[in-house]
Amino acid sequence: MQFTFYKYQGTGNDFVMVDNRSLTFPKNDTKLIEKLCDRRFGIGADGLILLENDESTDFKMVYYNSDGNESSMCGNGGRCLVAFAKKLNVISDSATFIAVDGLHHATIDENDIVSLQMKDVDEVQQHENHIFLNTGSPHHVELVEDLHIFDVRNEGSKIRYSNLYGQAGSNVNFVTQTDENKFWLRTYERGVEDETLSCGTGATAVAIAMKYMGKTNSSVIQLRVEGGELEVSFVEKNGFFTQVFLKGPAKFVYEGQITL
Ligand SMILES: N[C@@H](CCC[C@H](N)C(=O)O)C(=O)O
Repeated sequence: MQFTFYKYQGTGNDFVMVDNRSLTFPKNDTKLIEKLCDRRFGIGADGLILLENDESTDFKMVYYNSDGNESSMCGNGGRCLVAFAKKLNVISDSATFIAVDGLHHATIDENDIVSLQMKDVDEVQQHENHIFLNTGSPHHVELVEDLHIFDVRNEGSKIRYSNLYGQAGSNVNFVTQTDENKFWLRTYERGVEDETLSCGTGATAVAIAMKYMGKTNSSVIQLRVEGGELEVSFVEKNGFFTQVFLKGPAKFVYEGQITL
């Protein structure tokens, strides 16, 4: 069996994409997906995404972490999937698609900048030293002062596996404010079990958490991640966040064949 795969990256969060409109990809083969994402024995990626047909939207997104397990929403993956759908001529410059967390709207411009509407956030849990919220995926957000030398992998792993989050775990974001509406974040991703160069739902979580904490008055937040720059905007009313958009580049890297 042979499949064409397409490699994409969004601010350095990288994905193997497969057009599965024919429903022929072995989607329950966790070991295969893990191997395809392996950076030494496979193609190498933070996750694998299937584009499938959907009855009421332009397409369906099926997302797997690099450990081979299907997971919750991936913001950068969603942005890359919009660019992939454009390459396949499934869409032109706007899209609606269904993902595990519901309906998404997106636009893509001629420079491959994708603006993706994320789910509304109606609950932000503020604790003594951190914030927890779900932006499609669960996110722990913590301010730190020494982000440039911070051991994201070890400290993130400790929090991800701590009693705070039980079996399900959480993604973990460490943040430093660099200006009134600018933040720098580094993310430990559940399911990759390492720091990634960017996390879209994480950037969204940080922007919302910083507004919720009163660290910024802006509703358009610039986020520096290890792989580039993202922008998150929203409308906030009494701690409820609607019209949440994640914006940034989504780039095709290369394509190839998988032979099984
Ligand atoms: N990289 C993603 C997040 C992917 C999901 C996450 N690893 C989880 O399992 O919660 C993003 O860009 O949002």
